[in-house]
Amino acid sequence: MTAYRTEIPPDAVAPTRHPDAPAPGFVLPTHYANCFGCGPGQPHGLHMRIVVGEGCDLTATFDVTEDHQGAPGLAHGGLLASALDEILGMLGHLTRMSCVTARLETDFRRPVPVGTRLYLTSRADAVAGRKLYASGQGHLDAPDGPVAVRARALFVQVGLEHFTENGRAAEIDAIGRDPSLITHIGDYTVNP
Ligand SMILES: CCCCCCCCCCCCCCCC(=O)SCCNC(=O)CCNC(=O)[C@H](O)C(C)(C)COP(=O)(O)OP(=O)(O)OC[C@H]1O[C@@H](n2cnc3c(N)ncnc32)[C@H](O)[C@@H]1OP(=O)(O)O
Repeated sequence: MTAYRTEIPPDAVAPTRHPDAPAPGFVLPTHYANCFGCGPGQPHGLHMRIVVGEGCDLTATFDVTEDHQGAPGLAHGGLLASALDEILGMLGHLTRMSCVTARLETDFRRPVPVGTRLYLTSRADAVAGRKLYASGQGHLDAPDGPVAVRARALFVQVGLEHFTENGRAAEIDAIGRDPSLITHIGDYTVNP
C-alpha cells in the first residue's frame, strides 16, 4: 500500500477542541479581508462562509459558477482543491493552532458541473506536536449527496513571524494601517 505523507504517525493524539473555540453554528469571520478563499474584499475569490460544527469539524457551501470553469461547463480541479484547502485550514480555529498547509492530497471522484452547490465538510483527525492532520470532502448538491472531491492534508503550526517575514511589505504595511483587514476572535488574532 502507498505510504502517504499525510498518514497519521503513531505518536499523534486525537485533536482537542479548545475550550474557547467558537460555538457550534458560529460562522467564522474571514481571517484576512483579501483571502482568495474567504475574503469579502477579494473580487475574484470564493467568498466561502464556514460554519463551526459540534466537534473538531466545519461545514461550508460553495456555489460553482461559470467563473470557476476548467473544462466547458465543469469546475476547475485546482479551484476545488482551493475550496478544500480553505475549509481545512480554518480547523485551526477549533484547536487554536495558527497553521499553514504543508501538504494537500486531493481525490477528484466525480465531475462538478457549473451550477452545482458543493457541500463541504472538514475535520481535524490528529495532532502531533506542531502538525495537524485533517480530512475533508465535497458532496454534490446536498449534504449527503455523492462525494465529488475529497482531500487529506497536513498543516504545520507557525508563529506570526511566518507572515510578517515572508509576506510582501505592501500588504503587511496595509494591515498596520488598517488592523481590521485581519480578524480577531475572542482574545486571539487569527493568522493573516
Ligand atoms: C491562534 C489560533 C489561530 C487560528 C487559526 C486560523 C487559521 C486561519 C486559517 C487560514 C486558512 C487558510 C487556508 C489556506 C491555507 C494556506 O493555503 S497556507 C499557504 C500555503 N502554504 C504555505 O505557504 C506553507 C509553505 N511552507 C512552509 O512555510 C514550511 O515548509 C512549513 C510548512 C511552515 C514547515 O516548515 P518548518 O516550520 O521549518 O517545519 P519543518 O521542520 O520543515 O516541518 C515540521 C514538520 O512537518 C513535516 N512536514 C513539513 N512539510 C511536509 C510535507 N509537505 N509533507 C509531510 N510532512 C511535512 C516535517 O517533516 C516535520 O515533521 P517532524 O520532523 O516534526 O515529525
